[in-house]
Amino acid sequence: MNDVLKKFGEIGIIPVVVLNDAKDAEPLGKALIDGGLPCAEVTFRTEAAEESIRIMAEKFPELLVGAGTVLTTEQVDRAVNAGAKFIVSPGLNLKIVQYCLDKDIPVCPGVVTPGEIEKALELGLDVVKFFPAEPSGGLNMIKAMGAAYTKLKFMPTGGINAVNVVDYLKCDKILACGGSWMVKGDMIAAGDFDKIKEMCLQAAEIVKSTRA
Ligand SMILES: O=C(O)C(=O)C[C@H](O)[C@H](O)COP(=O)(O)O
Repeated sequence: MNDVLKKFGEIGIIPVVVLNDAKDAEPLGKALIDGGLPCAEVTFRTEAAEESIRIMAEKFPELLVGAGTVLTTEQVDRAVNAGAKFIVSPGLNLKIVQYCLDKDIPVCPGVVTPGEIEKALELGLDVVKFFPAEPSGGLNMIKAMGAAYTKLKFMPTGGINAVNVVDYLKCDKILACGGSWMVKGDMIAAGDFDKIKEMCLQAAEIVKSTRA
């Protein structure tokens, strides 16, 4: 497994962040580090994503910063040029995955079906996102579907929270979980980075308790 993806496994919970204003990137990066979740999947849902990645990557070398919601190879280039260390996509876009693999960029595309998983395996991936996790059957679906693919690890994202994350993290099919509950838009909008740090600390504790 790629080193960046191994790091996902160590961190355990990957904060999925939506930033409307790049001015929030620095305080958010600090809150994530101080909160013990030194990682950010900055989604390309907003115009501020690229600049936010640049700021976080420059200010915090210890923060694992990547791009989420990547839908085009042009966004892959923009993200990586800004300092993104990984690419996450909601779906299995073969063009994006191959583009990343050709350039040795760690990539984690979303899947929900065995057919998509087998395409991902054919491309040589050993980790996939399972998105949207809860509406697609959650942990039961991962256990049932994942049984057939013994070496594949999943990063479920979508509908995961501080309660249901516990069972996900206990399952050996799960490398890490993605989620936004500790970096909610309203907390960012209010500039409440102390709250974000506190929520991250709680999440990091959950990771520790499930790995003990
Ligand atoms: O757009 C993408 O590529 C995404 O990754 C979507 C996010 O993963 C989910 O929206 C996070 O899910 P929540 O934790 O339920 O907020």
